[in-house]
Amino acid sequence: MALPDQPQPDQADRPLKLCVLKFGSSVLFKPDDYARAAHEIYRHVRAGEKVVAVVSALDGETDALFGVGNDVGQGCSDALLARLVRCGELKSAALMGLALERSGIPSAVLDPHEMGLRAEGEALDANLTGLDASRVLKRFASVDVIVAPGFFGEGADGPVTLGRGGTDLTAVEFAHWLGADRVRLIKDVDGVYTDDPAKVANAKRFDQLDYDEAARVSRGLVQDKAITRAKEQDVVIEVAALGRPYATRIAAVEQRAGDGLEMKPMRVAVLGHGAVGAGVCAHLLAHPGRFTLNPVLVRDPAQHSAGAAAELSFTDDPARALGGEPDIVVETIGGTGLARALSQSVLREGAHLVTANKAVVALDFDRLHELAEENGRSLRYSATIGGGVPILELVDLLARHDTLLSVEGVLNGTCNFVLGQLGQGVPLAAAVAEAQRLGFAEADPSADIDGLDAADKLAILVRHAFGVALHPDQIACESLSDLSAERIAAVNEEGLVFKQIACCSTTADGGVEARVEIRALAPDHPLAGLVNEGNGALLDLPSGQVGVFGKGAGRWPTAEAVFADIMDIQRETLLPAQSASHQPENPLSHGRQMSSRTVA
Ligand SMILES: NC(=O)c1ccc[n+]([C@@H]2O[C@H](COP(=O)([O-])OP(=O)(O)OC[C@H]3O[C@@H](n4cnc5c(N)ncnc54)[C@H](O)[C@@H]3O)[C@@H](O)[C@H]2O)c1
Ligand SMILES: N[C@@H](CCO)C(=O)O
Repeated sequence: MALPDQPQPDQADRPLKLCVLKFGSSVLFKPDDYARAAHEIYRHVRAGEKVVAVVSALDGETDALFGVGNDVGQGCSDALLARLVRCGELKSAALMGLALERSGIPSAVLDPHEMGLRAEGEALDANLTGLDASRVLKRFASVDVIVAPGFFGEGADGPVTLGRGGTDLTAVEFAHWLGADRVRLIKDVDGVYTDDPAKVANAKRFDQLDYDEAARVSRGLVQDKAITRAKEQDVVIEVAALGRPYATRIAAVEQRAGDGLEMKPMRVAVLGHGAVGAGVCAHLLAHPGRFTLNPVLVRDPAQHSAGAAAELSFTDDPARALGGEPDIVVETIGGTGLARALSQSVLREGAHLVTANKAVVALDFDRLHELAEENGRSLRYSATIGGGVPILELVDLLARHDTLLSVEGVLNGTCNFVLGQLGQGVPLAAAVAEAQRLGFAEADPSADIDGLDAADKLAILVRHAFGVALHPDQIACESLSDLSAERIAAVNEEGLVFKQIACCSTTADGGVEARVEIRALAPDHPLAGLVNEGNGALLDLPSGQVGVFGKGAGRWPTAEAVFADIMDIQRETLLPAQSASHQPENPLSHGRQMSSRTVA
């Protein structure tokens, strides 16, 4: 297949790390599966990659559209059929965008005409011929993920489709034209096997295959046209399954057989079933066979049982909730009483701990890390800062490679939401009540309003950024309740916006200064545009400033971060060596952007 090739986009537009992920119909069976795809996308985003997510239609949708098209048209033109069947991918892309938005992952859904995605050939078996790569890459200045419908492009006389399995071809072409580091085709099997593993019990998985062998063995698992095109353009394809650590690489390589992987479900104990815990339980239940759940610890089991999923049971007895030697304990009860005691004891007893509780991590940072180390267990707390915004991951990544000078951020979603409401004249009490209803606020919302929640987060952040231990009480905090209606009106009048800013920086004597303050920002300040529960952080390095933004509170963004921690632990448990060797690169080392925005 000889096609006119595209000029490579300007390298300055290309993010440092870019991957194309393709989600096929074999993993998109039902609307709930978009949340599972979002977890996979988020995993890459928090490792510092920008993602192009190319989606197929939901399983069965394309056949149904062909069926109804043929019924209505009875021998109608292929051009009209192509126009009809592409609707499956258009719908799927919009659903993917909605799932990402729910989790607070900054993303844009683009149709082929918005990306200059051109095609030519037969209406139902066309090839892609070009993409406006610079236009696509520029969108990464404001989002981490671009969602694109696969399977079709814009022909000279209207939309044309790429043949069955054509979304694989879309993904390979995007990887080539955008200069992506890799393209990962997500299927319902974790690679190419000697035979279909669903039908042949002793089918063997390949770790890597060359293109010709892959075309022969894969028997349609990967579209033939996509393999041919990848070979022509030297695009390395990975065939992988959702959440499983293995993949088959298809490249100009020697064939190599891979290991089999038996996945035993991990036992998970979830403590708490409130705003965060209920979201985490929903994600765990959406992965049957991978996790078994203990009874969930709550204050009032009867209240939680009504309307909950049938697979869930509840208890108010911590011993029952933690029975059966769970592999992972997820703490979402909050507070520094029971939660603090249990966090230490579960590590001592040999479980991995994933927690959303910043108050406990801020207070017991050293003790919890020591216990995790002593017992060879993981301690994860991504959700303690920024909800679903990977602030801690970015701080870790930069601190590993560079000298962080200062960090400032909006770290409390409730305050950001409340300040927005106050600016519109809503009284403080009503704004706080609404933040509680939306699941953003702490059990005692004065922790949000008085800056104490932001101080807990800042204490953890300072530790990661500068390695300096600060007790949250050492961080001076300004309270939102000190803002008078007159001051808010005056700031509004000047066209400024109030934000609660948590900031920290190194001092000349090698110490660290940290505080939480209410600041009036000019509208063009990078943090000024954060609305509602938005969180964000700006990190200053000698080489420039990097920012990261998204949704910082609420069920789904927070559960996304907690679940990503759980999935990381499962992956590391299955393949410890592979996880250890995967260290993300420094996003500033090539002067390019990462899963965050370079703002200065
Ligand atoms: N809500 C958010 O947006 C968000 C974001 C990031 C982190 N967090 C943190 O996550 C944790 C939970 O927050 P949430 O908003 O889900 O709280 P929540 O009040 O909505 O839920 C708490 C849950 O824990 C249970 N619980 C509380 N105390 C208990 C006790 N002593 N014994 C048994 N069960 C008990 C409750 O029954 C409830 O199911 C907190 O540490 C919070 O700071 C919350
Ligand atoms: N109460 C916290 C929850 C997220 O940590 C907030 O509003 O930011």
